Amino acid sequence: MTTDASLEILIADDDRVPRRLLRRMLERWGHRVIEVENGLQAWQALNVESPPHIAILDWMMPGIDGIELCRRLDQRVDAPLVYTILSTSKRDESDLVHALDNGAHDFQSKPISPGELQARLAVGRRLVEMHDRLQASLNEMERLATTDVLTGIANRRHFYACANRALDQAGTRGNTVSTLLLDVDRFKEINDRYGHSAGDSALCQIATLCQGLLRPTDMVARFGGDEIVILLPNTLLDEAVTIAERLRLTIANTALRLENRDPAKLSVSIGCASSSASGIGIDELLGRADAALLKAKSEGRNRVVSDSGTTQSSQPLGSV
Ligand SMILES: Nc1nc2c(ncn2[C@@H]2O[C@H](COP(=O)(O)OP(=O)(O)OP(=O)(O)O)[C@@H](O)[C@H]2O)c(=O)[nH]1
Repeated sequence: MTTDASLEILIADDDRVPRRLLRRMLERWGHRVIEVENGLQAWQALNVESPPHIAILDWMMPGIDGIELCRRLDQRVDAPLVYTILSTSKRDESDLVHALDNGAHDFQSKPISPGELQARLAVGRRLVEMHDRLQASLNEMERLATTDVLTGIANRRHFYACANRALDQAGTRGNTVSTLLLDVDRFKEINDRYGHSAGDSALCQIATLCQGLLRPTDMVARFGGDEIVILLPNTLLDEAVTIAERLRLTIANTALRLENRDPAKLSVSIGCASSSASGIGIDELLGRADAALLKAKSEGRNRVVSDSGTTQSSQPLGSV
């Protein structure tokens, strides 16, 4: 919304003289005006990401009439509110009812009275501002509901929602979804030696490293504690193992900043599994990745193990 008193207002009217008069009046009141002369131009100006706050639409216009514009705006999902005022020389109650029933927010008879229009614009402003505040709160609630507070990556619940969707799509299209379960090795020692907040900082940096190495279509989520889960849509198991190995090596070779301590290198163990068997659910997929992760831990850590039993060799690390 605007920070000052001015609104952005679209005037759509095929009649040039009243359109110009209205424009001059609105500009005198400090508003910014977009002027169009038919319904098609109006729709092009309104059907955008950041449309004008208010549209004053003539009922009868060539191309698309005012009522149809109101109906179309009303049907836009997840779009900013455009407060619509239908202006017309029609005066019957049935016309007013028809306009409001079809999505118009307000109705202004011609000729337009300045005092009345100012009052209607004030109502429009209140509604648009309320809508904007509500949308911002919803966006923030959605962010909080899907994000892990510590690391800023997706949380477990959001991972499950996305993984279920990816598995459904993969089932329909015959694709493979792979998943990686990554656990930091001997993380308890980091907490014990350097303190919990140094451990927190290490987790954040590992999450960021993972995100930086993956495609935008992949998903990195905090599974809980020192475990990170990664969703790789449309990825075969051997490709997933290659990706996991790249993550493992990068993390092992990166000196992490642990607050006021000297930088330290940590290793991770990773279990990989894929959905190549038809009809596999997320719990089974994660169960297989977890079994592979346990194997990686029991074989000595700092390694990648796949569901098929393949183990990638580990590399020596600088001591923590
Ligand atoms: N700093 C920090 N530590 C956490 C967090 N969540 C869990 N932990 C700690 O992470 C450690 C996880 O330990 P485990 O995974 O059981 O064992 P580990 O020491 O990593 O050893 P291995 O997994 O067997 O290699 C525990 O000491 C938890 O207290 C967190 O949000 N921040």
